[in-house]
Amino acid sequence: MALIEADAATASETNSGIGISNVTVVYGGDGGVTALKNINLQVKEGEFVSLVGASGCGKSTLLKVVADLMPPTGGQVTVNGLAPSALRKAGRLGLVFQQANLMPWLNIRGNIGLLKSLVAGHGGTVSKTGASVDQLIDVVGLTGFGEKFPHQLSGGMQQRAALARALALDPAVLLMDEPFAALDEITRDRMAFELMRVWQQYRKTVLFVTHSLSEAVMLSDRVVLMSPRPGRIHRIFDIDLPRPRTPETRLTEGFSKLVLELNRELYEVMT
Ligand SMILES: Nc1ncnc2c1ncn2[C@@H]1O[C@H](COP(=O)(O)OP(=O)(O)OP(=O)(O)O)[C@@H](O)[C@H]1O
Repeated sequence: MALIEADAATASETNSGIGISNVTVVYGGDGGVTALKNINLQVKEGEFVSLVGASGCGKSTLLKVVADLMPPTGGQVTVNGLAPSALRKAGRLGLVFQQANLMPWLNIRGNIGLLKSLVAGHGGTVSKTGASVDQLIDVVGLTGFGEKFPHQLSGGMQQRAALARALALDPAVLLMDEPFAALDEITRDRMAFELMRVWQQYRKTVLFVTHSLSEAVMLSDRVVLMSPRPGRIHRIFDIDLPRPRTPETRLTEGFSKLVLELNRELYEVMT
């Protein structure tokens, strides 16, 4: 089936969410590394789904395929019914990685607005429903820091700016690959709650890669446990903990049980 490549900025939200059908990725051609094998996953619009699993099980590869950073060897991905390439061209994929990768010569306001102006400059249609740069600065807790430069901000603040930059595009989906992994534990913990607060506000569809099982349980509606060699979906856990989740959620029996079960199963697939 040929996917529509145009008009992603105004695409109807039918077939909304992320559809991953039979995705296989082989690095290096025939006889190479099969990083993913027949992955099938539907992420509903507004859902927060995390990918967890042992190192090398293909989490980042799957995120890259959805982000149109690499094509799958086989299978198909759709975002709101469209090819990811169409969404990327329209500037409607929000990406956040481990490193904030802010432009050192631009202040925070300039960094947050940068992609938006680049997309517009390349003839893309920037969605008009997105929040303004100033609103986003407030939303991510950087009020008063808009004129500062990246080197004047802590790692956590830089990641807040990276999140605001992704949200500035009013993305159809937020794709996050270990966004807090480079932060110290206290900041990381705080950022997870900040992300939940922002997510509650915008209800973006999120695909989130993490090594932390407790982070995945705290944030997600569902956690996808992957198994390695070749990367497959081993089991999907429904996280039915009530929202909004708070630091106290961690003290509940339901939370501990889910983390324990995930841990147990993770060790099982690794052995
Ligand atoms: N560019 C590449 N060329 C060849 N093999 C690769 C390439 N990138 C990843 N791989 C291999 O594909 C498999 C999946 O890698 P991927 O980085 O997606 O896993 P991951 O679960 O994200 O790992 P980690 O948790 O360590 O980041 C691994 O075996 C990895 O060595």
